[in-house]
Amino acid sequence: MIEVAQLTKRYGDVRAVDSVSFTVEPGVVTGFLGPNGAGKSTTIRIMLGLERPSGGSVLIDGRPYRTLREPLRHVGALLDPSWVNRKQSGRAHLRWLAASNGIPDSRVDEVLDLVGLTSAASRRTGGYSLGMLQRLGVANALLGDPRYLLLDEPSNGLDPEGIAWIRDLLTVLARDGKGVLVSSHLLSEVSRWRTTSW
Ligand SMILES: Nc1ncnc2c1ncn2[C@@H]1O[C@H](COP(=O)(O)OP(=O)(O)OP(=O)(O)O)[C@@H](O)[C@H]1O
Repeated sequence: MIEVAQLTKRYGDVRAVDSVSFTVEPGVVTGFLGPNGAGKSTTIRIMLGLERPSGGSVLIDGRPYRTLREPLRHVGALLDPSWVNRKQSGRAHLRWLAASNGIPDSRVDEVLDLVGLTSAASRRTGGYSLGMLQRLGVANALLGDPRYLLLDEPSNGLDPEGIAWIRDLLTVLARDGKGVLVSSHLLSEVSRWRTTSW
């Protein structure tokens, strides 16, 4: 289980996250609902050890993210897709990530297939639509076959077919025992899941 307890983050006078507590449990999709600027992305970045909280704690199966060995095998994340190198192909990007995390190369084609990007895998990501970048981000999150998935606004840029696809995928992942956190500013996106909001 991931346990977020009394998490707070201040940037100067701005309270980006204010004493937030929730859990992410294996086998369950948890919807993380809040309006733009409510602090969802900041919370997820803190859960991944990318930022330090001003207060509170995050434990992943009892341990802070920074102490996990092979973290991609524990937690996979979809964040803002702008960090992808636009000169690389989708496959090259995933192969680089796999190689640098001790994940077998064969897993790359598996996850490309899972997200429906096989036919576009050799193209530079600079030519990808926002929806394709989201799919690549989901492939990225799934690469280490992690126990937990933290997906920040995964429906952004997806067309209705893509939105239905991500819902089905999350259902299957939870059925397989994964704990999934999915953030959105839209109630309609998370109302089907167990929901935490503020
Ligand atoms: N590095 C930063 N420095 C200063 N303020 C920040 C920083 N990161 C986030 N904030 C502020 O913290 C608040 C929460 O931002 P955050 O991006 O976490 O919200 P969000 O719920 O993910 O919003 P959105 O749905 O628009 O992505 C906002 O007021 C934002 O301006």
